[in-house]
Amino acid sequence: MSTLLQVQQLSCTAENGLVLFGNVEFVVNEGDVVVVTGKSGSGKSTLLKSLAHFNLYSGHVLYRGRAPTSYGIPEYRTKVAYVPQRPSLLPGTPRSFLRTVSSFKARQKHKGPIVDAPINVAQSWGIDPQLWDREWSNLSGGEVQRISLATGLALNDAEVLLLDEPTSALDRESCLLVERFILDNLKSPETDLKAIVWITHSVEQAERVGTRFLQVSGGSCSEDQSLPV
Ligand SMILES: Nc1ncnc2c1ncn2[C@@H]1O[C@H](COP(=O)(O)OP(=O)(O)OP(=O)(O)O)[C@@H](O)[C@H]1O
Repeated sequence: MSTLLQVQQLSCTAENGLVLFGNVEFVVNEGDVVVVTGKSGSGKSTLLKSLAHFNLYSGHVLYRGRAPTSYGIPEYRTKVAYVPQRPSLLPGTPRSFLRTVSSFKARQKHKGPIVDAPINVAQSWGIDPQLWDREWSNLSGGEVQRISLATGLALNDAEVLLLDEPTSALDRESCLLVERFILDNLKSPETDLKAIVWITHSVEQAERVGTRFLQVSGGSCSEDQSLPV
């Protein structure tokens, strides 16, 4: 079982000087679904953004034993991909976003331009293909979530997906459908996906998807053998 991410002495301070978490240490191994829980505002998104190298932090995040900068940050972010909680802040339409992402040089090194894969994945989750031409700001929260997630999954570049409350706006039926798809992708030898770090506020979801459990609380992040109650 190979280690994909090593997090060493990771610390992050908010703009007001509050230490969100300090000296966080954990590893993410192949096959893991690491569920991250904790109260609102405890620093879960900040932790994931640090893993994706979007935040200033101190300490080290190593991917396959090397620092993100050694890959080049765009390349690193195709391999350790963050799917944000609120992508609706993006300008334009999902289709224009897809075109932009598909043209990134870091992607093209690995595979050709994406064609219909994300649109097909999202359609299997009930997203009409016409919605890809609507402005992000005019889509519902659940539509935005499914489109963003379908893009992250169907690009099929990432070995580690960092999912920030990926189903929080979905009804139960859609949520279960999406969860099943993600877990099937993780197990499939035909995808590059090898591990997931997954923030959720749902205890039921954490139980369904998690293989390991991290809790962010009071400035630290600890691993529990089972789901914290
Ligand atoms: N860009 C920023 N500038 C200043 N403060 C920020 C910024 N981003 C986050 N914070 C603050 O850092 C703290 C942690 O935020 P974060 O989004 O990581 O929490 P969270 O645990 O993911 O919360 P939630 O469960 O509500 O999504 C919060 O108090 C938040 O207001």
